[in-house]
Amino acid sequence: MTTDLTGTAATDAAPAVIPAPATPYQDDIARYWNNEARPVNLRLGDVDGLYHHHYGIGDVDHAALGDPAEAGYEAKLIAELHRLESAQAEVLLDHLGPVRGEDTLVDAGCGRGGSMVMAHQRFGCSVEGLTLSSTQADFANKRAAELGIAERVRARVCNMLAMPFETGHAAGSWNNESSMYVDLHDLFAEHSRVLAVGGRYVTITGCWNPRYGQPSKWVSQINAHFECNIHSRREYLRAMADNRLVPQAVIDLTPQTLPYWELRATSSLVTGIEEAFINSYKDGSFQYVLIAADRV
Ligand SMILES: C[S@@+](CC[C@H](N)C(=O)[O-])C[C@H]1O[C@@H](n2cnc3c(N)ncnc32)[C@H](O)[C@@H]1O
Ligand SMILES: CC(C)=CCC/C(C)=C/COP(=O)(O)OP(=O)(O)O
Ligand SMILES: [Mg+2]
Repeated sequence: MTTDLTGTAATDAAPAVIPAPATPYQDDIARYWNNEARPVNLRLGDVDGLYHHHYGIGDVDHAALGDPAEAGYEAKLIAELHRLESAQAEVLLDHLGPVRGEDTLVDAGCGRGGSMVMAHQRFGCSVEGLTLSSTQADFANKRAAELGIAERVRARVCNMLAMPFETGHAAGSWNNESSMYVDLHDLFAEHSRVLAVGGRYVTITGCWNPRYGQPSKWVSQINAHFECNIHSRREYLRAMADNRLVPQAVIDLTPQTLPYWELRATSSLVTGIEEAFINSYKDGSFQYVLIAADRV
């Protein structure tokens, strides 16, 4: 599938039901993502039909990129950025532990659904995605229908602080760059409720570093850019501990995400936020972190 740059994709899947947002803030966030159509996201997704709204990790393959002066370099650059974003989702999935075909996983804040498709393709399981944006849910469901996996991969318009699942229903759940829109105690209480005892929760997130002191000006700039509220690393660990989520792995991915940002800053698809990410990662005020936790 390819998209035009408005992000519009006519859907033959059932339209997502649209409940009222829980707060005026959620209304703003729904509107933000309904209107989002940045080329940096759509052009990368068009590479192979996996549409992400998260960032990349891993070393840049300079041999694959070739010479910037050569014809076709920009297409190679887009493919490389996309490869690094998919590599990020693979690392998140690596930390879910064993998942069976009969299991259900929950993608809280699923965006256009790229990670959901990857999870289903890897484990053969069902994946339920939640987003505040009806445009994103429709997009993800259309993509799942095109792939013939709509019975196992479904996105819904729903607040992840009130998930439409029975207690203990999910074998695993995650937030991929979507936890900075909610209160962490509310979020982890809800993950803890829907996860089976022994289930696994994983997040990849940007968080401010308590060692820096307070959120830096770069962190404030990222918050303003995305209308989000980045939490500290300490807040994540405390809210997990308070909600029966026991960390099994806490991995600082900052050194692994910097090459993505430095490459992205050279592309024609820059959005203007690259400097804030690069400077805050370099001055130590901001970290890109994976936390995998057991529901006990
Ligand atoms: C940066 S995008 C990440 C999308 C996706 N996880 C990915 O990796 O491509 C943030 C997502 O969080 C969702 N979100 C924010 N607050 C939410 C809430 N309270 N309930 C459900 N989804 C929410 C937005 O709708 C959006 O889909
Ligand atoms: C790590 C942090 C703080 C993330 C904030 C959440 C966010 C907006 C992620 C990327 O979305 P995107 O892929 O739509 O953004 P962009 O257009 O910049 O690629
Ligand atoms: Mg992006």
